[in-house]
Amino acid sequence: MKKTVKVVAAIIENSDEEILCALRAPDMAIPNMWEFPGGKVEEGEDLQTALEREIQEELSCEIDAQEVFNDHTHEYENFIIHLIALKAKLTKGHPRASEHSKLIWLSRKNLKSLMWAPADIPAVDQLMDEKVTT
Ligand SMILES: Nc1nc2c([nH]c(=O)n2[C@H]2C[C@H](O)[C@@H](COP(=O)(O)OP(=O)(O)OP(=O)(O)O)O2)c(=O)[nH]1
Repeated sequence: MKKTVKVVAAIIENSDEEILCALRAPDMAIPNMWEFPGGKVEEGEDLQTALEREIQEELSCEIDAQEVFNDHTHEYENFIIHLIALKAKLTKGHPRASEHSKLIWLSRKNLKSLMWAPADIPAVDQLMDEKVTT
């Protein structure tokens, strides 16, 4: 039976209404695909605490994790991911990549120009629908 992993991911928006997008490195699982930064929820951890910990570890900055924005389960070839995307606000420092190959800020309308990890597509679609620019 495939293992299910519970993963939290941060949707961080800057003052220009751009969203932080992170490119997974070639040596990571699901390599060379874009994602919302985050990681696995540990046993007994609440979603917000897990996300704040992961962002501190991966991006060396602090966030305030907020409400759940999108909750989606996706089946990969080798495992099942329960991906929970939470809105988050930067509270201290600026994101710096240590594990990712690249970080970029992108406006909602341009999000689809990236090659997203398949599990992230519903969250990307919901973000693009959230604010329709004229
Ligand atoms: N963080 C994150 N992981 C995602 C997203 N979409 C997606 O399919 N994944 C997959 C990639 C990985 O297989 C898994 C999360 O693993 P991870 O490597 O980011 O988490 P972690 O830091 O806790 O992992 P580890 O080093 O402890 O193994 O979920 C996403 O938007 N964010």
